[in-house]
Amino acid sequence: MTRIVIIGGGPAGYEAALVAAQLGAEVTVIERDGLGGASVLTDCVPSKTLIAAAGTMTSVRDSAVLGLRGADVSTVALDLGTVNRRVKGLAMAQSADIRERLLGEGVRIVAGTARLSDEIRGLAEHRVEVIGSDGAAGETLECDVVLIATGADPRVLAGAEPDGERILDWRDVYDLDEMPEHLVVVGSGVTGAEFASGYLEAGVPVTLVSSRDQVLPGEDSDAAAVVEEVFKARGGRIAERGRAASVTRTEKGVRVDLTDGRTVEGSHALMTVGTVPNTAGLNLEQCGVAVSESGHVVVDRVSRTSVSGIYAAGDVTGVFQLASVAAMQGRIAMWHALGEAVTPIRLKTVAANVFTHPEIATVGVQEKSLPEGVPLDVVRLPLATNARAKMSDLRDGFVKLFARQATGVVVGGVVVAPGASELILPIALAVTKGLTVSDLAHTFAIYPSLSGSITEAGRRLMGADALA
Ligand SMILES: Cc1cc2nc3c(=O)[nH]c(=O)nc-3n(C[C@H](O)[C@H](O)[C@H](O)COP(=O)(O)OP(=O)(O)OC[C@H]3O[C@@H](n4cnc5c(N)ncnc54)[C@H](O)[C@@H]3O)c2cc1C
Ligand SMILES: NC(=O)c1ccc[n+]([C@@H]2O[C@H](COP(=O)([O-])OP(=O)(O)OC[C@H]3O[C@@H](n4cnc5c(N)ncnc54)[C@H](O)[C@@H]3O)[C@@H](O)[C@H]2O)c1
Repeated sequence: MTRIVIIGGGPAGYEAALVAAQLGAEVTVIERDGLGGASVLTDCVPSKTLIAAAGTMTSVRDSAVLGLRGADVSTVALDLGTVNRRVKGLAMAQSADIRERLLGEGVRIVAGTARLSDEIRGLAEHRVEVIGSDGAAGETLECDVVLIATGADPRVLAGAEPDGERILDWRDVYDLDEMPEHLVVVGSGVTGAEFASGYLEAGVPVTLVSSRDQVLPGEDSDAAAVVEEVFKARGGRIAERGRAASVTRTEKGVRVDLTDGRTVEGSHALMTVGTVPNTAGLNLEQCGVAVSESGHVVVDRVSRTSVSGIYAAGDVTGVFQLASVAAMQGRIAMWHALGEAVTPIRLKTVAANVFTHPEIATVGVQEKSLPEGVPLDVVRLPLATNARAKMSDLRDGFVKLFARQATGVVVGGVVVAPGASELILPIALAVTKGLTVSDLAHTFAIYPSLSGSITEAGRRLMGADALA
């Protein structure tokens, strides 16, 4: 029986464990903090739960235009204590579900911090040591395959170290007793944009310190522009092209000093300036596991590292930091290690979503990464032209579709809308399966529905389908 040790119990680790157990391997997961990993306990699940509450509050507040009346519709507010308890409760419950599922599949779970301890390089067998929470060395496991799935932690900016009270990282916010009076969010990547949008929706005045010309520099520019406009229209402020040099406590709150001499004051600062891969203490160098300049473990498309029998998956590899990608990398590693037929990961088919208001969902080819001169047809349909959107008073957003000029094959898309995370699936399916604009155009969409804009976008591009 193949003996597999998985270091880290986040989406990369636990999904890999499920596949390996299903294939009959002897599986041990070593986890430091709790099953589900940062994804379930502190990052993805908690932030989306907070955003769900804030978004509902905004929907209620905005509903007067639909004809809703009631004394307090425009003044409803969030009870932070209830929200925080719900966030933590859901995270713990999901973590318990994952634990249960793994135990049910016969996976052994060991609490502790793991490190590789191969004494000689190049052997077919590997060794993993467990350190208990008291720092004492525990058991050493011998195995045929190791999966490194240790994730990433918040990057700390020197001079702006979180103190858990006023200077926060995104894992601290669920311990606040009161809503910030004025939140300064430093960093306008996906994490910063989501929290800035979420807190603004929750009624908190927010200033977003954005070091770039536009927030969400990695996203479609039209999409980022819509999110920025909506944020400003709701009263959010953006310190454009502002790079934080330091964050300090003041009598009333915090002061963020920018590198160009400007300052931004607020009651709290939320640091969202990126992540660092969790590789410290793993003994990677000693075991010959190659890491990149950024500190990520180098892997190929079937999650192999530079050492035979040692695989890596998830945020520690820096390949698209998404729970869905982490999980797929983990599964692929196990299929490969256990001799199953395996398709290397196809990053061009990854769907991603930014949970701002409105949401931005993307899949496949994007305008920003398109090499010059590639013959693609593009259509962009504003949400405001969609009948269902008009009924719900949704004005901000669009559907964008990219298709190959010669064949009409759909190669990418962007949806900007409330619930874009649900609407992107037909485009993701088209990109994954090589469907054409004509396939989309001939698909029945419900009338009226937001997804009708996707089939309509297909019809607009049908002229490009020369082979139809
Ligand atoms: C605020 C925020 C929101 C996000 N929202 C989304 C989202 O909506 N959708 C999405 O797809 N992605 C989202 N992400 C990204 C997603 O959370 C990550 O891509 C995902 O957590 C990666 O999974 P992982 O298994 O690689 O690592 P993790 O989830 O970080 O799990 C790694 C685990 O390994 C453990 N560990 C580390 N070192 C050791 C060791 N030496 N020994 C034992 N255990 C160890 C850690 O304790 C941790 O539990 C978000 C990220 C952030 C920061
Ligand atoms: N919905 C989701 O799927 C989701 C949500 C959150 C995060 N994530 C993923 O997690 C990863 C990390 O995202 P992130 O947003 O935390 O990090 P990031 O690295 O993507 O963005 C950090 C931003 O902070 C800026 N920055 C750095 N130093 C700064 C300074 N001193 N002052 C001002 N700005 C500064 C950077 O220019 C960058 O734009 C990403 O891959 C992201 O896709 C995904």
